[in-house]
Parts: sequence; C-alpha cells; structure tokens
Amino acid sequence: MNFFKRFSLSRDMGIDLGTANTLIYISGKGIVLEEPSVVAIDRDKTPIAVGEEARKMLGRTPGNIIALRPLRDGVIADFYSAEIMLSEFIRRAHEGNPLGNPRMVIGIPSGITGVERRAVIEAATRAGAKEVGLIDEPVAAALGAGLPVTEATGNMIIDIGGGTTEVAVLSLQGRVLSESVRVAGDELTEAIVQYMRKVHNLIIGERTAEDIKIKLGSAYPIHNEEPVQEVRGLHLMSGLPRTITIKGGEVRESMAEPLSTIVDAVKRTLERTPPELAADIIDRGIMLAGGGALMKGLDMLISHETGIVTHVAEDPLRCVVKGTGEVLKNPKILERILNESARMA
Ligand SMILES: Nc1ncnc2c1ncn2[C@@H]1O[C@H](COP(=O)(O)OP(=O)(O)OP(=O)(O)O)[C@@H](O)[C@H]1O
Repeated sequence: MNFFKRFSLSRDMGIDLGTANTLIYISGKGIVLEEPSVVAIDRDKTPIAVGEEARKMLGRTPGNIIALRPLRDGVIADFYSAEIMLSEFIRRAHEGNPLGNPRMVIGIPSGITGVERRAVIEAATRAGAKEVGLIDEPVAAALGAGLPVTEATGNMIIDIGGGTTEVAVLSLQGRVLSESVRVAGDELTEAIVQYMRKVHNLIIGERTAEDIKIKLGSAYPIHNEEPVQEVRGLHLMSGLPRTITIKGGEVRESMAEPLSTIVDAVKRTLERTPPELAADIIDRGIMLAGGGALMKGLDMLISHETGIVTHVAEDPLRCVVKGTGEVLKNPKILERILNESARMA
C-alpha cells in the first residue's frame, strides 16, 4: 500500500474501551465521545439504550430490561453487548460524517490473555474497523499524561480504572516491567456496598455507593474534621427504606482492603525495578492516571507507603484516550502497533 495514502488525512480512531467509561478520539478532531460503558437490552436482546442513558437505568430496570456492563475487570465479559456498544459509540463519534472503515488504536489492560486480546480485535472489526492496533493501557496513559516515555529514563505510571489497576515502569517507549491487578475503582465501590450491609444493615446500590466513594471517600486522612453524608437504602431486617448518616473515616476504613491490594502491587513493582530506573523514579516521582487517581488522598497514601513523591496526572480520566491520540499522530508507532495486532488476530 502507498505509504502516503495509508498515512494521509484518514480519520482514524483512538479508543479507551474501559470497564467504566469508553472514550473516543478522532484524528484531527480530538476527543469526541465520553460515555459510560453500559448497555440496556430487553428480553429479546434488542438494544434499548447505550451509554449515559443506559447507566441511569442500572439497578432501576423493570423485569423485561437489563442494564449491563459489557466489560468486567478491563476485559470483554459479554461479547454481544460489547459489540452493540462499540458500534453505537463509533456511529455517534462519526456524527453523520462517515469515516469509512477507520483504523482503530484501542487501549487494553497489559495483563490480559491472547484470547481476551483477540476478542477486542474481533469486536472492533465487527464494529467497522479496517485495521485494529492494541496498546497497553499503561503505555497509553503515560503518553497521555505527557511522561517522557521516549527518553532513556525510568517512569512509573499507575493507571487505576474501574476494573484494573496497571502499574508499569516505562523507558524508551517500552514497558520494562508491569503488574496488572483486577482491583480498582469498582472494588472500592463494592467494598462500600459490603460495609453498609455488614455494619449498618443497609442495602445500597452500586450508584449510591459510587456517589459515597466520590463525595466522602478518601484513601488517607486528609480532613481535620471528617465529612458526613446521609445515605438512603433498604434496611436488611425490616426491608423498608431507611436513611442513615455515615462518616468519611468509615468509608476510608471500608476501602482499606482493596486500597492495600493496589499499594502492594506498586511496592512489588518497585522491588523488581532495576536500580538505575528506580533512581530515576525517585527523582521524577510516580504518576497516577485513570478515574481512580481522583480518589482523594490516594497520592498521599502511595507517597507515604513508598517514600516516593506521587503526582496525579492532569485530566486523569482522559490519559489513555489522549495516549491513543498520540499514537495516531506518530506513523512509526502506529504501524508497529497495527502490525503486532495483525499477527495476533
Ligand atoms: N472523583 C473520583 N473519586 C474517586 N473515584 C472516581 C472519581 N471519579 C471517577 N472515579 C472512579 O474511576 C473509575 C473509572 O475510571 P476510568 O474511566 O479511568 O476506568 P476505565 O478506563 O473505564 O476502567 P479500566 O481501565 O479498568 O477498564 C470508576 O470506578 C469511578 O468510580
């Protein structure tokens, strides 16, 4: 194929296909879509809603409709709904401006299996991709966070999404070492659901727990006076609606276990880091990306536990998709990624 034709003004796409959110970047345009990764289907499997509209239905659907997340722990858990979701998001991203069959660069967790990788390639191909390139999320996140990953210096990035936490040490555009744990924002939310049930006998849904996590949660004691919040749910014994008040300290306590799993993954990765790169990381600090990076005090907790200064990236929720955009701007990296993925498919 003619090189100039292949890399001319094509409207290629970069996609962060996430457990919680999907974002799409189009060459020459920037980020054009940000939607929750949720699909609502009826009993006959007909799609009713996709994205934000479907998210509002989570936990609130009548018996004949299910709102579900096609991805779990960073990988496709339900192929049918993943394909519906991806096709619909790509259609919305086109906005009446057909892109033909674009090439797509998709961020995926670094720890996933070959079968899981092939499922992403197949879903994207069926959704209209001409060629698909997969990029490890931590590499994309580092590019999107503006880390100098092309230089011969060690950088540590921690990408905390909904389903996976990716800890990676990068140098010279490559991943030197990484660890992916299937514990991230969703587990923090789930830990709050479990705590409310066990300690307060209150049944709450995922959306309420996420709201508590965002408004009241912290990973490290950051307030002199702990904030409080009213929570509504169903009382376990009476089965009736009830409102109780909880404190910020309780929320932190409820999330202690998944938070320590994340911190342990960071420590293990640091222990395995070659000394020269470890010295660079001590100088430059650790970078946090992904929605989980917005958890208040998480940077302080990681600094406290590792002794290394930790920064939160600017716009952490968009780092991965911005990184896929950086790949689209770089024909050499793009070609390498497309070729690697073509061999895998
Ligand atoms: N302000 C906030 N405080 C704490 N957590 C937050 C905040 N905002 C978003 N989150 C959490 O971030 C997570 C989503 O992050 P993100 O969109 O980066 O994940 P994802 O890319 O969809 O997931 P993955 O990379 O695991 O597939 C959710 O668990 C959400 O609750």
